[in-house]
Amino acid sequence: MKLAILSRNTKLYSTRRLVEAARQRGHTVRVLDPLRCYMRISSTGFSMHYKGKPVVGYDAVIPRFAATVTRYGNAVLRQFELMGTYAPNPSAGFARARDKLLCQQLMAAEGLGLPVTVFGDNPDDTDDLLAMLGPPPHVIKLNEGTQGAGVMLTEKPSASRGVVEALRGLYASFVVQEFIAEAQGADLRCFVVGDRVIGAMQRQAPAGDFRSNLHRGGTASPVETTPEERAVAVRAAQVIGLGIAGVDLIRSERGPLVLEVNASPGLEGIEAATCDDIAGGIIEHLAAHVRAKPSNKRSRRLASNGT
Ligand SMILES: Nc1ncnc2c1ncn2[C@@H]1O[C@H](COP(=O)(O)OP(=O)(O)OP(=O)(O)O)[C@@H](O)[C@H]1O
Ligand SMILES: [Mg+2]
Ligand SMILES: [Mg+2]
Repeated sequence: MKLAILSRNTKLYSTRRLVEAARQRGHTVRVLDPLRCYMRISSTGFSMHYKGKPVVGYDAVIPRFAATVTRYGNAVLRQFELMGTYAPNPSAGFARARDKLLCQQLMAAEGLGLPVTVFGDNPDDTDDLLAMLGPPPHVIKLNEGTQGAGVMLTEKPSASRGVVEALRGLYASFVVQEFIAEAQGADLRCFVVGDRVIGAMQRQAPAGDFRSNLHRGGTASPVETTPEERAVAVRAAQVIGLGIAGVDLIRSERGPLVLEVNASPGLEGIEAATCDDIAGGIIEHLAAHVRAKPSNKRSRRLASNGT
């Protein structure tokens, strides 16, 4: 198999591990900076060049680019798809995963468990918006927040109102959620590949915090997931349209609730916590798919016409 990894940084742990796992299994792999891929689009064919050379013959592509280059990166990913390359995380799913509100709506529509979430735009609606959610405690999250920064817990209605007003004053985009107290500061990261969870870790918040992010001092350990949790994680990835995903779940009295679905989940934390070869699992999944379904012939033909 000839594999492309779309990443801006070859030194990142996840990128390095995917390259290593592919080479160990005898595959050809190349890391391409998506911003150095440029493409020709015509009704008779699709082609792409990288630093002056044609990009041809790739069997599979994995997007690993950051949110800042989502738009251009996704166009490159789509071009690979049009050229007949297998993309376990196709551009449509990748774009969807980067819109958290859309993900919540899609998953809720499928009946997947989620913390009840409200969001709104106008300050005049704050009281009714919070009433739609129910009494505190509330979790208020900045939509641009990451690694737990910008996730707040409010215990009183006046605190929720105050935080919401302050965020509106800063023109920040945010959601308000019910607080799942029984999770006790823990969440599960389920690493989904295809229709299986190939590894899972539990992250526990440090004393005095409810956020389990490792960047906030959380600790990770391997965890035994239930069949229901695994089914929810796989279904969540499928609803968003991803073959490779890091699905974060929280254990609640009403079953597993999905916190979010990551389209470019990091490998370092989960490989360290579980001692599993997650990178190898990804590569083997790709290779099996490529063996079973040789690339789309028509797209291949179109691709070669264009170069
Ligand atoms: N509704 C909730 N109830 C209880 N705990 C929550 C809730 N939402 C989030 N948490 C805790 O806070 C942590 C951070 O929340 P979340 O994952 O939503 O934001 P983030 O990590 O900043 O965003 P991202 O994962 O996109 O970087 C979670 O890992 C979880 O431990
Ligand atoms: Mg998170
Ligand atoms: Mg995340």
